[in-house]
Amino acid sequence: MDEAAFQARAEALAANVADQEWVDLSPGSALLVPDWLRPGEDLALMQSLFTRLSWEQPSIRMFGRSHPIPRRHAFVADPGITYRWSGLAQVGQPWPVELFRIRQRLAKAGFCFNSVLANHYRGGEDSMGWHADDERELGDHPVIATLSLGEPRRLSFKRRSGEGRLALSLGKGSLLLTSGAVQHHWLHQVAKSRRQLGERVSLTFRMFPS
Ligand SMILES: O=C(O)CCC(=O)C(=O)O
Ligand SMILES: [Fe+2]
Repeated sequence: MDEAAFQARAEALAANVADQEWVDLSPGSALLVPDWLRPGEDLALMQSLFTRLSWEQPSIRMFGRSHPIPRRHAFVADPGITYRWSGLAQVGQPWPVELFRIRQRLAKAGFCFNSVLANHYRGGEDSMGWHADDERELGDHPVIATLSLGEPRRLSFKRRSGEGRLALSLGKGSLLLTSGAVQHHWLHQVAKSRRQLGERVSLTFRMFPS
């Protein structure tokens, strides 16, 4: 889905929701829908995913040393998809029905995905460092949909070259759609927080083109 197709589909989605915010991440763009899930739907989904998915906290090598990632994660995908990043090779788990329904809901809005990386931040000390989701396996236009459950967390962006920073608060039940150019031109992170924070799960839907 190139930038023009992303824009058209995101505009159509935006026209069907009460509240939405366009985020300028030029040359890419992003749409934030604060209340994409119904009230209470997010907690029910989070609780069921805790038992339905097999969560892990692997170690990755950084600067020559091995560190456990500061969060837990689970990768769900159609058969045959393996996600390789930071030296990990994640084979997809099968789709729990609750997650499959979300995927179908996104597909109905024109956003098709065949996998989702779920991240579990147990509290403020859990985080995700600066990165972009631009692995070659995700194709030329790595559109990502992020659905947030539980505690709101700040997602920060910084431009890869030159000036430009921005942060969004991703609250429970919110949906963030980012176009492919966002991954090519910006980095993002979920920084640690010194505040006492509750649990959050982010569901980052991705498409591995065949
Ligand atoms: O938790 C988030 O909102 C960000 C997750 C993320 O960047 C990722 O899974 O690649
Ligand atoms: Fe990411």
